[in-house]
Amino acid sequence: MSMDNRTLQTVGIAGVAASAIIAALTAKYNDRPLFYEHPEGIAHKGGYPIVGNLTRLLGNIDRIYDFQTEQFEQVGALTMTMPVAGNPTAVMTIDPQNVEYFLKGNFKNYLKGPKFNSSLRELLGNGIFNANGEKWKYQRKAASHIFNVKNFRDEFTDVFVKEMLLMCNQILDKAAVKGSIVDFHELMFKFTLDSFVYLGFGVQLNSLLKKEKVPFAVSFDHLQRLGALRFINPFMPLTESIGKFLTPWKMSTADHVHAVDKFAEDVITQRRKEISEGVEGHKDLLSRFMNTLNENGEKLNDIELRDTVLNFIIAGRDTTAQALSWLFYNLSLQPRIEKKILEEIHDKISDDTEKDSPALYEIINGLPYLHAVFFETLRLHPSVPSNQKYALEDDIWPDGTVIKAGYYVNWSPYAQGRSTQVWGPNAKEFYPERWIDEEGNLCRESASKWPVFHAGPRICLGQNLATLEALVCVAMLLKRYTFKLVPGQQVTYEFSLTLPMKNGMKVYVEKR
Ligand code: HEM
Repeated sequence: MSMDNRTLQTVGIAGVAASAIIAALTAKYNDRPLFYEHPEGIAHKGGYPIVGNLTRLLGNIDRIYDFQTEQFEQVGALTMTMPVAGNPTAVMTIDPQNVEYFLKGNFKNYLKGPKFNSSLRELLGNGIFNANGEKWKYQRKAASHIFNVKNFRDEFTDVFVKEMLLMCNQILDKAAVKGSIVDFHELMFKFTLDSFVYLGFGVQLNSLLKKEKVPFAVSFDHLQRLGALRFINPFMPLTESIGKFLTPWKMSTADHVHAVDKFAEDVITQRRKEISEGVEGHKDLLSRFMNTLNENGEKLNDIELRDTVLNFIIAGRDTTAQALSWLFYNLSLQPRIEKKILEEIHDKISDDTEKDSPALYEIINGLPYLHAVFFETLRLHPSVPSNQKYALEDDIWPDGTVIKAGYYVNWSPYAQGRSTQVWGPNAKEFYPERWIDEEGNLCRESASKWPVFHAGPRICLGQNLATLEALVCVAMLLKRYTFKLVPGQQVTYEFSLTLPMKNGMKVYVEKR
C-alpha cells in the first residue's frame, strides 16, 4: 500500500472512531451537557444533547422569568435542575421551606458565590450586595443605623412629599394641560433616584427636572444588564471581546464603569469639601460610612466609599421605581382596585396632612388596602425576580434535596409568586384582597412564602423605607390624577438584575 493510501485509511478510521465516540456521547448525554450527571433524587428538565438547556434559555431570555415559571409547572415540582452547557450545576427551588432554610436556617452555608462576585465585580466592587463574612457585616451594621422610626417619621416622609410635589407641579400638571405623553417608568426612576441620593448622600440631583435620562443612569443600567447576562450566558466573555472590535463607536464597558465611578466620586468629593468648609451635622448614610471602620479596623478608603454609593443606589433607586411602575400597570388593568384605594385614602390625606410629615407617616401606616396593593404587586412583579447563592458544604434541604458543596442554588420569587402550588388556584391573578383578613386587617405573609425582600440575616434593610416611599407616591398621585396607558405599546420586562420595564410605560395624565 502506498503512503498516501495508508494515510487516507488512517484518517478514515480516525473519522469513524470519532463519529462513533460522538454518537455514543450524544446517546448517553442526550438531554444534557457532556459529562454532566443529573443529581440523584431531584426532578430535572432535560434539554438537547451536548448543550442541555442552553439554547432554550437564551432563546427565552426576553421572557426568562415566565420561562422559568413554565419549567416548574411542566416538571410539576417545586425543586428541580435544568442543566445548561457552560454553567455550573444549579438547583432551582420555589419551595418556601427550602428558601427559608438556606436564607435563614443554614445561612452560614450559602454565600454570594464566585460567579456572582466576578459577574458584578466592576459595578458592585466589594459593596454590601457583593460581600460575604466580615466585609458584609460591618456594612450591614453601619447602614442599619439610618433605618430608624424617627428618621422615617420626621425626615424621610418629608423628602418623599417634597419630591412628589415637584413631580406633580413641574411635570404631571403640565402634561395634563398639554395632553402630552409621559413615560411613567422613567419618571419613577427619577423620583426614587432624587429622593435616595438626597436622603443617603445629601446631594440634590434634580433629575426630575431634566428632560433626558442622566448619563450616569444610562451606564448604571447598562452594567446591571451586563452583569445579569454573565450569570446565564457562558458566551459573554467572547461576546464582550468581539463587541469591542465590531462596534468600536459604542461606549465600552470601561467607559460605563468610568461614568458610574465619576458619579460616586463627585458625591464623595462634595462631602469632603463640605467637611473641610466646616459644614457639620450630616447624619446620613454617607456620613455613617465615612465614620465607620471596615473589617480590618480602618477607615474606609475612596474605593470602599464608591462601592457604598453605587450599591445603595441600586438598592434605593431601581427596586422601588420598578415596584411603583408595575403597581400602576396593574391598576390600569383593574380600575376596581384603583377605586378601592381611593375609597381608603378619601378624607384621610388632605393637602394639610401632606405638610405634616409625622401625621402623614402615621396615616399611611394605617392603610391596609394600600399596603395590600403594594405587596400584591411585588408578589407578581418582584423587583429582584430571581437570585442565587453558592453552597459551601454538602447539605440536605427540608424537602430531602441533597446539595453538594459547590452547587449553585437558585430561587425565583417571580416563579414562586405565580405558583399555584404555593399561592393557590388564583396565583396568577392580581388580587390584593388575599392580604386582608376577615376583620379588614392586613395579614403579611412569611418571608419564605413571599421572599421578595429576601429573608434571614440578609433581609432587605430598606423594606420599610421602600414601602413608605411607594405608598406616599401612590396616595399623592391617585388623589390628583388618573393615568391611561397609551394604546398599542407592549409593557414588558427586560432581563437585568432587577425587573425594569423594557420599553418604559407611556401614559396620558388627566387631573381628577
Ligand atoms: C420594593 C423595593 C425593594 C425590594 C423589592 C427590595 C428587595 C431586596 C432584596 C431581594 C434584597 C436581597 C438582595 C441580595 O442580597 O441578593 C435586598 C437587599 C437589600 N436592600 Fe432592598 N429592596 C427594596 C428597596 C430597598 C431600599 C429602598 C433600600 C434602601 C437603601 C434597600 C436596601 C437594601 C440593602 C442595603 C440590602 C442588602 C442587605 C444585605 O445584604 O445585608 N432596599 N433588597
